[in-house]
Amino acid sequence: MATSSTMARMPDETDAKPAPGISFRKIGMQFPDGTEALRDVSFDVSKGEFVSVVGPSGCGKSTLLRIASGLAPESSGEVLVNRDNIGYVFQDATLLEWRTALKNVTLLGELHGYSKAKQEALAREAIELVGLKGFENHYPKALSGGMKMRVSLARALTMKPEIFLFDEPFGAVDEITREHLNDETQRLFQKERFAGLFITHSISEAVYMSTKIYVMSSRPGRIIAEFDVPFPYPRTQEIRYSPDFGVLCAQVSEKLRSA
Ligand SMILES: Nc1ncnc2c1ncn2[C@@H]1O[C@H](COP(=O)(O)OP(=O)(O)OP(=O)(O)O)[C@@H](O)[C@H]1O
Repeated sequence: MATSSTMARMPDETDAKPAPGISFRKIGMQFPDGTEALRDVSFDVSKGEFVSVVGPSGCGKSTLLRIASGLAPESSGEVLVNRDNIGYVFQDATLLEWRTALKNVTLLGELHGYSKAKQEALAREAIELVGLKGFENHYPKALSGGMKMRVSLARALTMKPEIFLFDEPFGAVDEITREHLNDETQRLFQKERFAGLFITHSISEAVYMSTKIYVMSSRPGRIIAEFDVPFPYPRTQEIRYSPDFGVLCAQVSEKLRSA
């Protein structure tokens, strides 16, 4: 197993782009049962980039995020990443049912040993950022699926992440809520300018949100196509109906069909 290292190990000096938040270098992943999930995956995600990865179910997308975060060790290759400050939002909101929205959002500050005043100040700021002001004292059972996801986003935001990993966070909500959450996330990205790595099954979501899209093949997942998304931020929902947006979606879709 290769060891992952910190930002002290920077990419080649010939690389003119800003320092990557995450640099995947020829990542391979083989599970103990022999399943080869990833093969030779290489790409960077720099601060100020929002990169989406789309690919067939089971191609290794979540595995790639787990490797980036350090939750799973890669079998070969290496990841250059500073893991001090990573935000991770999962498919499920993963809230504690017995804690209010505010107390769910203070959780990470609590675990990091912040003072109560700091925990709460960070939580209230994050709650406002995701548009949940007024719902601080609601318990998860009194929140909609979209609101739970906002709590989950706010919880991650309290750590002011420089790298933000999103594992298909909006797959379980209805289309309109998903569009709202896309707008919230895009706004957060614009404000915080983290390095964003976003997994999704939705091509239009990927095109709407991202600066760049990678398409992965079916297992073992390899990068088979790369698209730059040229639309300037802030993007509004109307862009989804523009011809250029449709053309890019069609191009990504074509690659995905051949994956
Ligand atoms: N612990 C494990 N042991 C063996 N195989 C695993 C393990 N975890 C995942 N896999 C397999 O590795 C492959 C990649 O899984 P992963 O969850 O990364 O795919 P994915 O692209 O995120 O899928 P989906 O889009 O359906 O969420 C799958 O075939 C999965 O069954």
